[in-house]
Amino acid sequence: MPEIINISKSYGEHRVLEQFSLHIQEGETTCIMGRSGCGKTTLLRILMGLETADEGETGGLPSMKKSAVFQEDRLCENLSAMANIRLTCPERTAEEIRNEMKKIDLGGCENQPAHELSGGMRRRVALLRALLAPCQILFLDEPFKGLDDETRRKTIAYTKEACRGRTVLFVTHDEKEAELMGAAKVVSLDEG
Ligand SMILES: Nc1ncnc2c1ncn2[C@@H]1O[C@H](COP(=O)(O)OP(=O)(O)OP(=O)(O)O)[C@@H](O)[C@H]1O
Repeated sequence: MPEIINISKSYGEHRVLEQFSLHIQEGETTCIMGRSGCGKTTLLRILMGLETADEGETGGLPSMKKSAVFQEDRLCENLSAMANIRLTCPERTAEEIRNEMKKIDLGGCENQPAHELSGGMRRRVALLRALLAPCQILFLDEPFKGLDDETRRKTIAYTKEACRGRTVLFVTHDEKEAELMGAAKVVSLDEG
């Protein structure tokens, strides 16, 4: 059972996380909310093993297979949308991936290089790449950022379904998104 116990992190004199603890429910979506700069991304980076906490424990997490959407899309610019997604799930056929792409209005852009995609398309390619990757825990850092209302609604519905029964940590500023994702638990990082 992944458990975060008394994590603290400072950058110089700036204390970003102070004795933060969280029990992550397996098979459920946990939503982490909080004002800009309160340490949400820092927390995810520690849990992903990309940053070291000054104090505390991340029991169970180091050995779990992880997949993530970062705040940045992190696409390979010269690879097509399809090839970017296949990087994390080479065992899936092109047809399977094409079908998933269509569900979030990415049909028709399979062969376009990432650098030719719009911001919203890039976001959805990055999201799909993370959702289709085999993993034991999924980290979603503001995955719906920059999508228009209708695309966001559709993408949230798709993501919710894709996350069903999986262990997910989802960061957002938006209470409505937390609700639409059906998060089992919503944690405010501001309040500790
Ligand atoms: N590598 C770093 N060096 C110094 N300070 C950092 C570093 N990374 C983050 N910080 C600081 O830590 C604080 C928390 O940043 P973080 O990105 O975790 O916030 P956040 O809650 O994810 O914000 P947002 O919602 O705007 O993405 C900020 O004040 C930021 O400037």
